[in-house]
Amino acid sequence: MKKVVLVTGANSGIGLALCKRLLSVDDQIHLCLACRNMQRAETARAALLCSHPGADIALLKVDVGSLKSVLEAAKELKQSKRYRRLDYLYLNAGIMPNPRIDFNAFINGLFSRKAIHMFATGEGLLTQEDQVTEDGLQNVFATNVFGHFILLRELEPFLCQSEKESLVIWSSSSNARRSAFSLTDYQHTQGKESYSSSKYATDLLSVALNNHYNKQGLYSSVVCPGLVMTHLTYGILPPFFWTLILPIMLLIRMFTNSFTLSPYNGAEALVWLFKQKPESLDPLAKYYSCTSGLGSNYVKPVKMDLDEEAAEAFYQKLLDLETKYRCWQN
Ligand SMILES: NC(=O)C1=CN([C@@H]2O[C@H](COP(=O)(O)OP(=O)(O)OC[C@H]3O[C@@H](n4cnc5c(N)ncnc54)[C@H](OP(=O)(O)O)[C@@H]3O)[C@@H](O)[C@H]2O)C=CC1
Ligand SMILES: CC(C)CCC[C@@H](C)[C@H]1CC[C@H]2C3=C(CC[C@]12C)[C@@]1(C)CCC(=O)[C@@H](C)[C@@H]1CC3
Repeated sequence: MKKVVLVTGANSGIGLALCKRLLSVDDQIHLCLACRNMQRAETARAALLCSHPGADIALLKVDVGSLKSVLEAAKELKQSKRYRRLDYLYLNAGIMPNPRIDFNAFINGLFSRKAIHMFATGEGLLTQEDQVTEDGLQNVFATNVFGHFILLRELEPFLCQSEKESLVIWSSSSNARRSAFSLTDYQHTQGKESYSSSKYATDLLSVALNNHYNKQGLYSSVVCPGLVMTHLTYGILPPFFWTLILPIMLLIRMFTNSFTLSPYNGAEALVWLFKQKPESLDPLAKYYSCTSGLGSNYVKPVKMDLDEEAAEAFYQKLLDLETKYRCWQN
């Protein structure tokens, strides 16, 4: 039976590299590119068909930052005769709007014992300016977390099937930080680290999803692709600047193995998960794509800094928010 794989944010960066690598592993999959811009989605499909002619690739229009769009996309999938189940759901689309580097924190960090850690995770170095969506949600939370959560809830009948397990895979980050997240302000309306907060939220959510859905055959995992050169990182520093500091980055990679730099390498953990049995995965681990100093790729599981009570409390808050939005829709 063909495996059915849906990838959000599949038209560029890590998402596109993932699709290419999945087709190299198994060119018999049915791949659905879930993107907000159909022109970019078409271009991505054409590029994938170039390297894998004959691949079975469908497109789905979805803006994960808009609840209306997510509900419409889920409806389209449910009505389409092509889908009866989903084996892998890659929740990869993500944003980091208006990033700013805190140069004071950078200089202070550079001469501290946490310098390497700071480079590997970007901890304390970045701030963002968030906005409010048409649904009245914080954009980063809506895109990186809530839209994906609603998509997953809508696709439950495709994911929870007795005959076969399914795996949901979140593109999280080493930038996910407990102190950037608050249960009382889970949309991060107050602070300036909405990206870090949203990625911590995906980590919590993944843990809660495992607790609630494993019995129904649905498993969830989180991944950090490492620092990868994509539109997202070119929004932080322009390409020429990254080229300028590349030797420093490569030097730090010798110590940390955390900068995968290319989208191909960044997709390592995402592809690795495709080859695993979902029930064999550790629900409390984040799977990191790593590249050694010599350039070889490998995957490293790291225990996440969270507790299951907080995961459950956050999950209940998301269910409340979902109920509120569904009432508004009707
Ligand atoms: N690059 C890095 O160093 C790291 C990235 N990550 C995570 O990996 C994921 C992929 O990022 P990356 O490839 O780097 O970034 P890119 O900006 O290259 O890709 C992001 C993808 O998400 C899509 N997207 C953004 N917003 C929406 C939306 N509202 N609805 C639908 N699709 C949307 C983009 O579509 P469009 O082309 O239309 O904008 C694009 O296809 C993100 O979740 C990111 O947080 C994690 C750690 C490190
Ligand atoms: C201006 C200076 C000479 C160099 C500044 C370097 C920083 C901009 C980078 C160092 C570590 C980077 C990093 C990220 C962004 C850019 C840095 C802070 C991320 C936060 C990008 C998105 C992610 O999800 C993380 C995995 C990255 C971690 C490292």
